[in-house]
Amino acid sequence: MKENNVFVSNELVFSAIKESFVKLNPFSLYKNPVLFIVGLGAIITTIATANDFILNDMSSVNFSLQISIWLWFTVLFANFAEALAEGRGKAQAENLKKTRRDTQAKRLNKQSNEYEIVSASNLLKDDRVVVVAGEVIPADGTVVEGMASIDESAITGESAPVIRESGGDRSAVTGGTMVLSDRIVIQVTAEPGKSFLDKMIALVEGAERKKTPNEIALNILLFGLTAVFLLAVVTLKPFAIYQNLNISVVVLVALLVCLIPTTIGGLLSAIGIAGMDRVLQRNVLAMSGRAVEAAGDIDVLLLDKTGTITVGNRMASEFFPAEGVTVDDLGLAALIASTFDDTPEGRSIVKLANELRIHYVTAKNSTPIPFSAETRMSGIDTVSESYRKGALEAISAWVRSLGGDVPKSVHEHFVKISKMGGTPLAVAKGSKILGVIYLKDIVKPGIHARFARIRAMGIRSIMITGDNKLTAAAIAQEAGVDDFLSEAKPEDKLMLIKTLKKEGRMVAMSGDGTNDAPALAQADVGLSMNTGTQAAREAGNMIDLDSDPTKVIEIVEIGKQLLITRGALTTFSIANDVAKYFAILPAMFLGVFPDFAKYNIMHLESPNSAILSAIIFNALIIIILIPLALKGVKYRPRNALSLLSYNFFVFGVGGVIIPFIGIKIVDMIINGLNII
Ligand SMILES: Nc1ncnc2c1ncn2[C@@H]1O[C@H](COP(=O)(O)OP(=O)(O)OP(=O)(O)O)[C@@H](O)[C@H]1O
Ligand SMILES: [K+]
Ligand SMILES: [Mg+2]
Repeated sequence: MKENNVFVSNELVFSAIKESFVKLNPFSLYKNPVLFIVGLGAIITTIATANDFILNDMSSVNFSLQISIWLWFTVLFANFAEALAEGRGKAQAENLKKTRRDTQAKRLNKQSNEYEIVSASNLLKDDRVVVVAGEVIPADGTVVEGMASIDESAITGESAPVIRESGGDRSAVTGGTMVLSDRIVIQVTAEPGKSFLDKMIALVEGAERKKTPNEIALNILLFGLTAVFLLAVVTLKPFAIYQNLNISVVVLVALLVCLIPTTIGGLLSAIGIAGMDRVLQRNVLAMSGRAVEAAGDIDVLLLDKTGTITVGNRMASEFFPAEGVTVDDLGLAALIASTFDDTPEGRSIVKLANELRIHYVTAKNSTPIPFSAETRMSGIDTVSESYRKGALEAISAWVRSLGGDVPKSVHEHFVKISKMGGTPLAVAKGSKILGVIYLKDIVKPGIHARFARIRAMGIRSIMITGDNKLTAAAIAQEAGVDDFLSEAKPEDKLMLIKTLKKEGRMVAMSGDGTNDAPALAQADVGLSMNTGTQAAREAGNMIDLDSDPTKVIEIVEIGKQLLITRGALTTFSIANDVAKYFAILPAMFLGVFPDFAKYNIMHLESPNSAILSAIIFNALIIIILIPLALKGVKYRPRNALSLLSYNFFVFGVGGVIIPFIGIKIVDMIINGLNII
């Protein structure tokens, strides 16, 4: 799903043309009040044409016919814009559907631990399956055993293999992707028919697209304008009769269509769809247009530290024993404490101990104490002793509760490791702290520049981490975030978002862990990493298939661009309509009030050619603006007010001037061709 340089292919244009006719269906048209009115106008003028024909009024037939043709074109052009915007998503959905073929699955029997071959479509939630190298993963799930490299290109378009492993924040796998090496056991997390791939297909197809609150508000405005003009035009008829002026129904319809905001009415949904598509081209799945819009208004960005700002495989790299303790004693305690720790951190401790030739045979009857973000520690209770490792604060509290204390040397190691940006894990055997494990992690390259860019967009970045204050400060400084929150438990992340939202801020959050899920769900824009846990992927309203947390930058730009484009084209459309009004009204009344000639500043040939020119211009402007609606108005980081006044000037003033020039040109052409 990589960026495609060919903006639209011939094939896409062809199917969009076909689709424009399908969309003439009244059940599809009524959703767009402006277009619906134009459609009705097209029908009325078509009937009028037939009527003129029956009455054998040939000069009227010519005019009515041309007006009705151009009204049909107006609706078709708007349908075409929408169909073109939808086209790319549909093409992508077709490709994804090819991925969704039925595969075989090796379902584990829970008792015997043997597997039987079943069809993937028969897998239920919580079933466990074995997948080995060369096989396609049959369903969405969480890796519960083992580690493997996986080819996710079927979904992400990215050919570099990714690692998925049990225990940590990289445990989620997607049905349809392929295992390249090793063997993993997966617990199925999706009911049949509700897989990630199914959801993705529905999303890119646009089947689940709902109007966003902004779109609804704008639609109400457009509907209101349409109603007002409808009233104005209808009341023109009695006025004309009173003035002894014969204004035909065709002219009234034409005047109405010129006045109502057809340009934005025709392009509105294309703008929204194109915005979502642009997000998709960046390999981000947006669950709703609302999320994309919200991104345009973001003013605070929250990010998880580990795996988001840092590379994220926090690896044990050294043991720092307390005074009077040997490295081997500390290493052994750390190893015992990690016996059942299935997190990447835990496994890296076992590896480090083994490298130092420290070994341990698991004692019988021991109780594992799994890691939790709440307790910030993990360990084991053997028959004779309790072992714990974790954040120093948590371990300190634990040993104190048993009558122990924190040695000075441990505190010194803690400070030293933290200041390097590492995560210090204290290790306790009973009430005694034996030392500290250095978990090393590095800041992702290039991230500093990304945060500078985020700041230039007027967005404040806050890093949130379960780690201690010193480590957080060191990483925050190196990465260049504006602020940080340390020692954060899942509910602290959630609280921070709630507080910020109460202050009226729009909050984006990117994260990957199960402990990020509540916050991801609460944020206005919750960007989940595709590599993250299943819980995180379900919680957010966007998923980054590339798992790049700073992708928020691009998403915000696209969101802003969407809002700007919609605003600019609305301004343009309304300015246009005002101008058209002044362009054709003098010509219309020329026949009755010769005085109006002095208002006919464009010197349009005749009332009929003035009206037809305005209708032709009104239809063509939709086609002309399609590329702008699809590509979006260019966004450059600058302050909101200057951006607003700039766009108002360009699209407002431009919108007033262009119809005068455009209608004059069309008028010259149709008179040159002598078709009226
Ligand atoms: N396997 C583990 N066993 C014991 N303690 C751990 C383990 N992993 C992490 N910790 C401790 O728990 C703290 C919180 O870890 P956690 O991974 O939940 O942080 P977080 O909230 O996800 O934020 P971040 O991922 O940015 O650090 C860590 O700083 C560390 O001190
Ligand atoms: K119009
Ligand atoms: Mg984490």
